[in-house]
Amino acid sequence: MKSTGEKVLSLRNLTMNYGSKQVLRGIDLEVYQGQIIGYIGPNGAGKSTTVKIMLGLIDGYKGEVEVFGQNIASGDPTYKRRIGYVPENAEAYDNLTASEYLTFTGELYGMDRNHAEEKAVRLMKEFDLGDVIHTRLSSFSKGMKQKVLIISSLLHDPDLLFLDEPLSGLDANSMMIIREVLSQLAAQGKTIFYSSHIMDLVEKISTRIVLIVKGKVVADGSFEELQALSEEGTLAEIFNQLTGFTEHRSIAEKFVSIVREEDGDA
Ligand SMILES: Nc1ncnc2c1ncn2[C@@H]1O[C@H](COP(=O)(O)OP(=O)(O)OP(=O)(O)O)[C@@H](O)[C@H]1O
Repeated sequence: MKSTGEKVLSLRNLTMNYGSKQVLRGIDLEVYQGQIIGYIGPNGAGKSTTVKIMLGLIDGYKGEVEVFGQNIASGDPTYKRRIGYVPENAEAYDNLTASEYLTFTGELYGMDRNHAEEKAVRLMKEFDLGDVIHTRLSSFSKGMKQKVLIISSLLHDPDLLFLDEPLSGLDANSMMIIREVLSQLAAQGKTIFYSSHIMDLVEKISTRIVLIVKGKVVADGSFEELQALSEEGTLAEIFNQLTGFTEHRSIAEKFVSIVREEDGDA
């Protein structure tokens, strides 16, 4: 799917091996400015690996990766300043306060310290974290930490956002705010690469959905295009069909029967 904006990401025949295991098996993908890509696939399909390669966090891949038109293998890391990232499993700097953490990450992205702090405080207040600005992250709930991570990914106003399960732990009201924030950012020309297992959210938020299975793209298009491809209703049902999965009931029955075994049953 093409749009008129700048080409922001380009993956050409991207492959990645861990030892003898091939994790990515030739991914081709072009992403244009303003798109919200829902990057979905079964557990272990290679979604996080793709994202980490584009972020320059994993070496040893084969193929070509361009971000903002620059080949990331050229060794110039300045493209990273235009990127924001919410990782799936964040390293928590639990001993820092929320304000210290955000100021620190803002500075890593090249922001002036005072500017980063002042902006972080205002964003935290918008997210209902006004009372805990100077509280250590170790005492934050999961959802509160997630909000801090989202703020940290956006503080430097990046042009490209990578979000790996970004709404995990957020309540329904906070989810609505973030969904709206992402839509407005995309409308203003930001590009969003969104990886999640929450299919109804991906269905609602994405302008384009890319499904990978075992390291290969198996579907790529708008939700309506995917629907036409599979003749199924919801994105969750399309996902089941395109990943060839029809066995949830029999697996569940087996699982429950094992759970219910009495001591001594074989
Ligand atoms: N550091 C590593 N060393 C060896 N194998 C790895 C490593 N990281 C990931 N893998 C393997 O690569 C495959 C893809 O992992 P990846 O984390 O990219 O999947 P994913 O699609 O993000 O999955 P999930 O939906 O569960 O987060 C998996 O089989 C995983 O075991």
